[in-house]
Amino acid sequence: MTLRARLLVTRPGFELDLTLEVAPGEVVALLGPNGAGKTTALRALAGLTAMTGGQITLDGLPMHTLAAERRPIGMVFQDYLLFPHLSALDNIAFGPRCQGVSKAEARRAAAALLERVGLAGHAAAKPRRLSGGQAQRVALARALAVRPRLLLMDEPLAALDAHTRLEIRSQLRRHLGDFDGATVLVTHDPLDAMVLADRLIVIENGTVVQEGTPGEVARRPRTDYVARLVGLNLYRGQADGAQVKVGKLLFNTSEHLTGPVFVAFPPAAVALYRSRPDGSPRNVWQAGIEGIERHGDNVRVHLDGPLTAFADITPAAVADLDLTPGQHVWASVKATETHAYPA
Ligand SMILES: Nc1ncnc2c1ncn2[C@@H]1O[C@H](COP(=O)(O)OP(=O)(O)OP(=O)(O)O)[C@@H](O)[C@H]1O
Repeated sequence: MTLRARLLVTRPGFELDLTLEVAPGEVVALLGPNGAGKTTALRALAGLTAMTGGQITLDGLPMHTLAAERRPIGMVFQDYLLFPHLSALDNIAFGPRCQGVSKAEARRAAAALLERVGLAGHAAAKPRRLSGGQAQRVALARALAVRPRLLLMDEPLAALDAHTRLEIRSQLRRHLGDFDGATVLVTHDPLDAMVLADRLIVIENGTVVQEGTPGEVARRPRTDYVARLVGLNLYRGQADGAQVKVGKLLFNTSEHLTGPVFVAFPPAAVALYRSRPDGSPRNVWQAGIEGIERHGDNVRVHLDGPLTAFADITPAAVADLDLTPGQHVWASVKATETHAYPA
């Protein structure tokens, strides 16, 4: 089932214009900052938000002309929206029943789905008796019960604590692998997107700013938002061979390019010194320390000056260098860790 859509939604102060194509069995994640339009896009696909233009086809057949309840979709919401008065089994059987499937058959299918998500023993449980992870799995089973051709998921793991999330994420990945329809999921979380999706579509201000496999997007971010998401320092510059001019600085990079490029390097590749370092082919600049914060086992130093950059260094290095906000330091990054690609 190939999904092809152009989603147009206009609101005062906001415009969504998104072109989307999802192949059978493919999982596409819509990623973007708050207010980018991810949920609006998902709701437009579901028929819950009216479009001001565009079209949606599933295997060539128009879907945007159908009312929400007639669209061949399954939906998993962030807070699951399970019916509180129905058992897990009846929550799952509800959709097929609405499609006219007999009660016995709907319950048989629901039981098989419960088994598939590892909850065969919880058929009679009401949603309030289920843990977050169990409720998430019931919500997924309910979405799949209507045999959807398109599965839509809005922040499907956001309500879970970190530990459960880890477990449910890998289970969800397996279930999505078994699903032969198209899947579109919305997430804030880069890890969810990287693990679950075959392809990422990054939206900012209602339009696509970057698209590609998780690896492509992570290696070559094209906006500040994506760079922060994947933890890279990112700049625009002008390349002339292995050298790239970024503002007033000249960077030596591993690549040979000409014209407008992006330059990226990880915070962990940035070393800090109290006095100007010399030696090996390094890019060196003087920076001010804007802030210092814990970052996992390391310390993230926010640098300003000619470049805004992050440097990840060890707590020992912070102590050795006696770093404090407001100070000036020398920052350096090796040419071999500085990557350029066409902008
Ligand atoms: N029901 C609504 N009525 C009017 N404006 C809305 C409505 N829902 C969202 N908006 C606005 O539309 C824009 C897109 O919102 P949307 O919820 O789609 O973004 P999002 O990317 O899903 O953000 P978040 O990650 O915060 O959920 C925002 O400017 C938002 O304020």
